[in-house]
Amino acid sequence: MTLRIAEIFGPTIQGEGALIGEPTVFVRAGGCDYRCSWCDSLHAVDSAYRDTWFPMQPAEVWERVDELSGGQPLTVSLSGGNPAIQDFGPLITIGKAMGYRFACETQGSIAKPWFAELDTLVLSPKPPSSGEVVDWDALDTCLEMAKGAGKIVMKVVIFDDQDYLWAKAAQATYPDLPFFLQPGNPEVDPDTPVDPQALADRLLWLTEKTMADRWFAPRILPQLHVLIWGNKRGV
Ligand SMILES: C[S@@+](CC[C@H](N)C(=O)[O-])C[C@H]1O[C@@H](n2cnc3c(N)ncnc32)[C@H](O)[C@@H]1O
Ligand SMILES: Nc1nc2[nH]cc(C(=O)O)c2c(=O)[nH]1
Ligand code: SF4
Ligand SMILES: [Mg+2]
Repeated sequence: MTLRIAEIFGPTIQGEGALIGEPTVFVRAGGCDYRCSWCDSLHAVDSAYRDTWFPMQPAEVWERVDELSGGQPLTVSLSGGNPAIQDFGPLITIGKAMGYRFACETQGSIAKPWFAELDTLVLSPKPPSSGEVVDWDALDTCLEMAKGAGKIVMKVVIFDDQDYLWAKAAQATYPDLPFFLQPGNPEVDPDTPVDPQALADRLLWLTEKTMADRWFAPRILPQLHVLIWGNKRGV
């Protein structure tokens, strides 16, 4: 069964959330059922880029991951687009047999049985600033299907006060999930340099707001890869 792949890159470090700093190879799926206003990966979402996505067999994807990792088992990060549109089960089976670990980032709109085979499932439901509306029943189905996964975490991007309140309510609904906040990056054009001070200001705003509120449930993290490489693709 053929996968639609936008890019495979690494080794790099996971720049976000629970596995921040961890060496990883990314497999980015092409295609998404959402269209977030601030998506930083439009090249894997917008159908205008469709002719840059490769049809690949799981064994071919694996060959590339193996090449990039030099055959050394590490964590493979499935992202996108929404990887949950496709069947990554066979790829996970191949990789796990070789001692690799698997993480997946998805918005929680589509559930797949292979979630149960993951070491880490990152559910990243979208706050109001995205322009998308979360189907919480679908997210609950993701949680159900992921029973058996090593761990499940939630990560919410925050752009404004409304997103913050929304995230707080989401965390209260899922109090048992490790919960991560990351400030939104408003500049997502790969050819425009990011302003490090502007990113730091957003992190400062979010951190001070959360601490002043005495909300101690979340961990607050920047996008480490953006601090290092800006909006460059393939890192
Ligand atoms: C590009 S998405 C791909 C996976 C999946 N579609 C999702 O949204 O979870 C990976 C992560 O990047 C986050 N993200 C996307 N655009 C962003 C931006 N402009 N600033 C901060 N985080 C962003 C998403 O919320 C998600 O957590
Ligand atoms: N280094 C690095 N870390 C990431 N964490 C989430 C990413 C994504 O675009 O899904 C990403 C990415 O594209 N690069
Ligand atoms: S769900 Fe993820 S990949 Fe899809 S548009 Fe939103 S941020 Fe981008
Ligand atoms: Mg990204």
